[in-house]
Amino acid sequence: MNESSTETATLEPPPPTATPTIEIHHLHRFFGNLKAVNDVSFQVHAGEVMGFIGPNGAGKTTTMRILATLDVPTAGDAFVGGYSVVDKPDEVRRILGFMPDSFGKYQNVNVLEYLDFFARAYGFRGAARRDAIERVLVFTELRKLAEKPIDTLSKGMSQRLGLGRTLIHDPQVLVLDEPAAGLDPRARVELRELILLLATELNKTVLISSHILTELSEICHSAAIVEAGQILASGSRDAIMQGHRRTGPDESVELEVSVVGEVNKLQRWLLEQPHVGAVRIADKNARFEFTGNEQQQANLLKAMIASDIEVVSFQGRAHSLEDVFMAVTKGITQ
Ligand SMILES: Nc1ncnc2c1ncn2[C@@H]1O[C@H](COP(=O)(O)OP(=O)(O)OP(=O)(O)O)[C@@H](O)[C@H]1O
Repeated sequence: MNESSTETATLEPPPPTATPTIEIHHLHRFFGNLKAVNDVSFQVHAGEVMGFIGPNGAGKTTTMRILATLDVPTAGDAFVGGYSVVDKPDEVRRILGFMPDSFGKYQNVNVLEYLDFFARAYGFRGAARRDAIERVLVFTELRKLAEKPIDTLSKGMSQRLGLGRTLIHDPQVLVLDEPAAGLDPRARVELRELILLLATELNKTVLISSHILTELSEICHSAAIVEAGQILASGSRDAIMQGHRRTGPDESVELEVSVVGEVNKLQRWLLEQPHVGAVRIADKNARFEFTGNEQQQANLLKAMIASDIEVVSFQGRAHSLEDVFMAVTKGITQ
């Protein structure tokens, strides 16, 4: 493992590898009548951070626990590094690190002792154990806190320690359940940098869940959107956006226009124009859905100026992962 760097890792998707490191095949997990995971399939490749995004109760933790061999599917299977979680759980555990959404805050244990405990549990002895702990302390930048009792750590440092514990056996695959939950903005950015480094510099495969989209939209190369146990969309960010966007002559974009002076005049004018959907006004600008091609957008701008509307800016706003999430999920809970 390398030392953490201050360079910002990129969100360029990694070159595709032949075999995905995580392959989930028609996974089902029922609790009585409740279909917590209901035919979930997706893949994640080495060097990729995939966001597993869905509202509370969507089935993210249940899917992740099965990947981590802490639970077994009702039907279907999942493969980690080619090993079935059902048939080869020991092999899966060797190459996978699972960070649960909450973990024990033991008393009278400092950071070093905590990591040492997990290094021993993974079977590291002597110099190999010291090296494993040192690698994690350097990567997570927790060295200066080595002597600090873990129940006195801030939330951000505590999450770093949780990530460090997950990294102690240097797993190829990381499954992180809501690691950014409750972090302040700085701690979130720092955690994001660490996770991106793991994927882009160290070629690890990362599956990371959240029900808060903004936590993940800046970190993931790809995403699987889940609701009520079912995948609603999955793939690279671009593929998800593309799949959601209408194509061809009737492509729909959100346009934002800022003006000098009366924004209500712009609103009234827009409502009379073809191709314009619901108009929302804020301060000096209007946002609206426009269904038409680029030429029709250009015509709209020309007509706007010809109508004495003093335009300061006129721009299209790309659909974000958040827009897709809101569009494909229905707010279903079980
Ligand atoms: N052991 C269990 N027995 C019964 N029901 C369960 C069990 N584990 C999970 N569930 C139910 O399965 C559904 C999916 O839960 P899961 O924890 O996987 O969702 P999640 O997407 O991780 O949501 P959250 O963000 O709230 O943790 C929920 O309705 C939950 O109550």
